[in-house]
Amino acid sequence: MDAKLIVDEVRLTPILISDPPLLNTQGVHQPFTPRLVVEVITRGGVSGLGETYGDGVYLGLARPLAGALPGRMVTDVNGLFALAAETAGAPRQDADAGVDASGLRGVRTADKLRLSVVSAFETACLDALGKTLGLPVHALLGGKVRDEVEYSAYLFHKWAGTDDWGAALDPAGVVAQARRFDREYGFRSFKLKGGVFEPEREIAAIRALAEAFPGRPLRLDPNGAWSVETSLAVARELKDVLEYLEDPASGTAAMAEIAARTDVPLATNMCVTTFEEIPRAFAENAVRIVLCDHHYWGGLHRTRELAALCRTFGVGLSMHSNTHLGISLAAMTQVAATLPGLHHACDTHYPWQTEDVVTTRPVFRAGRLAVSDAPGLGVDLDREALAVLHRRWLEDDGTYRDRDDAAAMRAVDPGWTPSRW
Ligand SMILES: O=C([O-])C(=O)C[C@H](O)[C@@H](O)C(=O)[O-]
Ligand SMILES: [Mg+2]
Repeated sequence: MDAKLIVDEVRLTPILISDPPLLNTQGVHQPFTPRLVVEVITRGGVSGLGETYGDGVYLGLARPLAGALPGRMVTDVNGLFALAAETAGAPRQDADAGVDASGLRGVRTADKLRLSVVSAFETACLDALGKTLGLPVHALLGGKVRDEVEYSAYLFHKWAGTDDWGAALDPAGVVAQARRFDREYGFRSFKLKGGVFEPEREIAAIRALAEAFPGRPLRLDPNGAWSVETSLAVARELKDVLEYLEDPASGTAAMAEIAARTDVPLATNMCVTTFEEIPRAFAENAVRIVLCDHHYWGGLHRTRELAALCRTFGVGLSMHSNTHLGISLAAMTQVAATLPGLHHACDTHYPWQTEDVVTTRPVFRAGRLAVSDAPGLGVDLDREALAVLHRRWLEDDGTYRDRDDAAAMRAVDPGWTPSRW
């Protein structure tokens, strides 16, 4: 084995990145959200990059893993899972306590938290390996089957904030937002984050989008905020214009019941977020499309394993995106390029993120990103930007180090509780 491929050092840099006041059923995005940048440096002096969720629970798992990695090969990505399990120690007591703090990413298990951390280490190892060999990450995953990956506009109801998007609190505001996404990024399909206002108002927003963009794929995602009957009523109203409904209700049983009573396809990044949830959800035909978040599925190889299962069971696959930077976007794009059965544009939050730690922001053309053939992920770290965002994390008094959309909402409206319809 080539000594150049041995891990010499791992650097973890927690950061806070700015985020606009985007609304969802759990509250509002905090002005700053935590991310974690992982750098794996080899004895050959090559640095590989990874990125994942940066809340305290992830940092607590990343630190011992970072300590155990030096001396191992960057090629040994399969070994990361056992190493992470060994170094994690006993699961935190709240690890299996239902949903995550932001309440939007499905079950919260000790395994899933660990996999979210492993994913960043896997990406960093693959980036370092690719840079050392002069190969793009997609080549390490078996090679790309497309040269571009299509993404979807991610529309949110939002407050005005300090960004230049302004407020979007009604159908006209949503359409104006979509027009800008169309103009500046060329996205063909549009996903609206729902579960914020009563369903009639969100139905009106989708209708307004259908009128403004006839024939374009439209998706609505209330993050499980509706009952089965409400979900069915929305599906009836919008069946002629929806590409899919995403997580209309919470849990596999409710999703299966809705799926049995409507022809509108159901997608999820909440009721199937772990391999353990697949057998029941697929057996009950609860979902037609799984939106894979490569972080919590455990990385790029595991994304391909999920893709194989979806293919086997005739379930569609696309990708989920949560507030993240250019490292994760590059990782998503590299793995998405290798998935033959990717028939839906992937989600991306990225246009909402104005700060980054990569030197060159990726540019969407006609809603697509070109798949980089440069060695590794094809992104370089902007160390100055990283230092600035890390300083913000160091100076934070703890208010923003864990994402909590409900707390951010209650800071403005102390009596607020999530609505359910
Ligand atoms: O598709 C989804 O459910 C998401 O993207 C979850 C996110 O957390 C989103 O709702 C958000 O950031 O508000
Ligand atoms: Mg969703």
